[in-house]
Amino acid sequence: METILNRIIEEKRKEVIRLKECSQILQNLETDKRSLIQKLQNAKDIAIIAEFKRASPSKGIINNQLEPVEQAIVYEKNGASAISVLTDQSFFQGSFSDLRAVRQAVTVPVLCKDFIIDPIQIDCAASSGADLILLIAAVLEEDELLMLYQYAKSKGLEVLIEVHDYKELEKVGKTGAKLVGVNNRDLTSFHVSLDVTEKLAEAVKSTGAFLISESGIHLQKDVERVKKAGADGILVGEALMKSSDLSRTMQNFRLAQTTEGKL
Ligand SMILES: O=C(O)c1ccccc1NCC(=O)[C@H](O)[C@H](O)COP(=O)(O)O
Repeated sequence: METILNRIIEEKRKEVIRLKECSQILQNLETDKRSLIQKLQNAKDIAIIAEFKRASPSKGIINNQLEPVEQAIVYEKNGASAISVLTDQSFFQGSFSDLRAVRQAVTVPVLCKDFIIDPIQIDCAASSGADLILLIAAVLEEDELLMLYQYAKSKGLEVLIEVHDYKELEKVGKTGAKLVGVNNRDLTSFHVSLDVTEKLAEAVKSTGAFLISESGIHLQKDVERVKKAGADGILVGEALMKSSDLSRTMQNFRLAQTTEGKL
């Protein structure tokens, strides 16, 4: 079945060829790497990974009026623990220049959000200043996931491995990943449900990894729900890109309480 995810990966294969052709001109942004894991270890509250996302296959244009550096600065001011920057051009209207510009403007770790299938993309992320990368278990075989994970670690990057079901979570095993994202969005059907975090939380936490709940978080009650399930962090794009009062939206997220009344 032809899905958007298949089309994205087909596009990535072409991009990898192009990147390999011009890899020698990668301009290295020399940076001391920043650690999201350390932030999570010291966190008293749920961490927010705030995403810069102009458009997406499921929503079309989300907001293409915002400037990445300005938006990232506001994210940081309002307590974001990390900034996620979409670098895919064809489907999300992002770029490695966005990533590079954001990394130079903030002091928190920056996540390169892309569909990584080859080490050359990790080189690109690292040379653009990324502190961490995303690896999506749904688009990688177990051995590819392990190889890319180890390659990223060898470059000093942290890795967030994204899963959507138990089968994908099994692939994470050998990596020993410390950051596991549960994507509430099914990347094939685009169906979004926070049930996914609730379902997988225990299995993720039992690996000893930090759990990041990704996608479909719009309201304080959504944060409360995933926090109650055990999430250490949330990754939010659309709700922040569309917010007319970012500091209020982010404050609401930070103040979300579990039903036990714990902050
Ligand atoms: O967002 C999409 O439509 C999408 C489609 C295909 C592959 C990935 C996709 N999104 C990537 C993400 O996981 C989200 O950008 C991220 O988790 C934030 O989600 P949201 O808060 O719902 O914008």
